Amino acid sequence: MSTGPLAELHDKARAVLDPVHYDYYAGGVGDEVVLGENEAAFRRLALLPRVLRGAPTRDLGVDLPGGHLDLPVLVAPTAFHRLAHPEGELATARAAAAAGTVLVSGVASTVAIGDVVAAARAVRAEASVWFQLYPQPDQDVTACLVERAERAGCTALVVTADSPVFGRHRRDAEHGFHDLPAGLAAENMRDLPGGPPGGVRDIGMSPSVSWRDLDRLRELTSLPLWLKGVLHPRDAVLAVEHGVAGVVVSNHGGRQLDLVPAAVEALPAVVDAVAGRVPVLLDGGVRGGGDVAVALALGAAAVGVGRPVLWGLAADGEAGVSRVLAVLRDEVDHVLALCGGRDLADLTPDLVVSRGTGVSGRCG
Ligand SMILES: Cc1cc2nc3c(=O)[nH]c(=O)nc-3n(C[C@H](O)[C@H](O)[C@H](O)COP(=O)(O)O)c2cc1C
Ligand SMILES: CC(C)CC(=O)C(=O)O
Repeated sequence: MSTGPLAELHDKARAVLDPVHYDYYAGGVGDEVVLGENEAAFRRLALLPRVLRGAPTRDLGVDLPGGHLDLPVLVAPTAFHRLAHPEGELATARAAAAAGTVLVSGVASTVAIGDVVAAARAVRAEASVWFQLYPQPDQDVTACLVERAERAGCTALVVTADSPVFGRHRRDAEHGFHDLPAGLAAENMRDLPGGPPGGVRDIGMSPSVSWRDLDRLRELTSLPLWLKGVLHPRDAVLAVEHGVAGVVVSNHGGRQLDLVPAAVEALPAVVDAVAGRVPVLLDGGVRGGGDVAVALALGAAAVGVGRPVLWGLAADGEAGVSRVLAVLRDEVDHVLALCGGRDLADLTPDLVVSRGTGVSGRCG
């Protein structure tokens, strides 16, 4: 991040967070090439605005399987919000609900999913919260997590597929950060089959996770299933064939394989492969309304933001997350106006060009 209100929140978060926890949030895998590329790739793209076709106000709403968004930005699942702020995921849930967007609440939440959904619904009765999970090596545990999400009132499940094993984060290794501080835990993992009674099971990753696990999840629940962490277009096609409600193009914020393309660079091929059959979301490196507009023009239905929300939360709790979402909303609206857009459908692929390579004649 460079300057502007989101950069200020990032600076404040860095100042208030324990440096070990700051590095856990900020860091990426390996040499952090992908971490940097997610943001840098947006800087390599430019928008070719259309003129003389705008409207006095703009509609930023998006309907997705599992909920309506008042702005094309949702909160991506990130772990352990109580490292950032004592209210943790409760504060994030309230801010997302107030902004009219979806919180994707992770299995690695430091507040149990039932309490997260209740906090969102106390702010806005129709608020949608989605539940993110990793298929667990023990199928009974996965089934129990799905049941908890359903009972809590979640309106979609997000299955993260990019983590057959956990990425190696050097910053965490250097700090020796392996465990949450006393008093904090992944509350959704409490009291599960095979775990200690009243205690918390570790979140498992399974290198043998397969499409069969996705099928099992579809059999377990009628909630819409999103598949998160798709980069290869062939996997996007398989996901559609296996009945997902949507696909999330994501490299986990540069935290898994440090060899993959930036998320926005992987997006167009996935959008082509999916060919409109299900919506495609993107997360990774979105740091302003311009990035949101570029991703939407390239075919994303909406985007997720991870770290900016954590910075807002650390800097100022619920108000900080609200500020992040308000800034993004205002910036998307402003960029859309400058592109002569009335609604998000006016952000079309012909508006995106590469910087520094000239502009070829296209009349799409
Ligand atoms: C600290 C941290 C924790 C994360 N935890 C999860 C998680 O538990 N499950 C998951 O699917 N993705 C997780 N992610 C990835 C995010 O969902 C998302 O893909 C990524 O943060 C997007 O990139 P951005 O931070 O540049 O916006 C995490 C990311 C961060 C930074
Ligand atoms: C608990 C972890 C699996 C959270 C995660 O996905 C991450 O830190 O990137």
